[in-house]
Amino acid sequence: MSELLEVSDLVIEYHGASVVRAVDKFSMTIAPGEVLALVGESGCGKSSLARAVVGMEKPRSGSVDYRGLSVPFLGVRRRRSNFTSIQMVFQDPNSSLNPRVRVGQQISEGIRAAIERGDEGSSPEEWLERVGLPIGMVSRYAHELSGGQRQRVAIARALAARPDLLVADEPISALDASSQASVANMMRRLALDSGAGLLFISHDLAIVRLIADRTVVMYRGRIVESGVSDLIWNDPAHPYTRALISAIPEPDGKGILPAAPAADAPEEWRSSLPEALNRV
Ligand SMILES: Nc1ncnc2c1ncn2[C@@H]1O[C@H](COP(=O)(O)OP(=O)(O)OP(=O)(O)O)[C@@H](O)[C@H]1O
Repeated sequence: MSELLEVSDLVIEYHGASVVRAVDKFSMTIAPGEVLALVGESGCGKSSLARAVVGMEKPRSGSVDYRGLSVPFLGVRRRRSNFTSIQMVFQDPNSSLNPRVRVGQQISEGIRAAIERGDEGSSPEEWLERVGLPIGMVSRYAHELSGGQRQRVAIARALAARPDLLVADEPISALDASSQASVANMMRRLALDSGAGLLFISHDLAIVRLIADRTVVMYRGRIVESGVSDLIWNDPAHPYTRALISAIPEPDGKGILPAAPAADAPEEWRSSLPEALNRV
């Protein structure tokens, strides 16, 4: 199968008082119809990589190819209108929704982008139904919705554009725990219904395991482990992956408490992981 997305030896640096290398010689591929998860703790470089994939971040070196062509650096504004076959869902839905435009119109923007690329078109109401929202929400504004409803609208808007590749950066972190798995599943189903590839970024291996075909584990800008999601979950090869898994909160009857990090994890992972993983 030819690749939809190919990231090769990607390096992203931020130059301020000091140089931060956020992504360090990172390579991965996504095929059409594949769900790839990228997991890792806060600050490991996931968002920097996602932004580079959609043309919002300029690589220092390496390449990001989409359907065999280099993804141009478009910055934040131009990306939205020029490159609609790759869509992005952000952790904070407010960064992709316009507070002054009704929900229906915002989803229509996505539908228009799809029509411009030859799609036969759909209605905002259909998309609201697909993401589990009442169709009456077409006439609402974003501030009249809950955070979870806003994120569903952002997902509807992105999917209405019928992307070939959907990049979702922590799309379920802002949702309440009870709806995280169902929204993640919905994203998988809707992306695959359209034949799209999905890059699903999360720090939650338990949910990733449910929806991703393959999982890439990232630590300090690099890949420490990658493979079939179930294998990574059941038989993690790298101590960092084991630390991530053992730090997943477990119900203990009294509430949700973090489990102890893996015994063989280096001290820096053991101290930083529970805090990072409990950000939700
Ligand atoms: N604009 C920027 N300028 C300077 N440093 C940055 C910038 N954006 C990110 N960084 C740094 O790059 C590193 C990777 O950040 P990035 O946001 O990609 O990580 P992340 O894994 O997505 O984290 P989170 O899960 O908290 O969003 C961090 O050390 C961060 O502080």
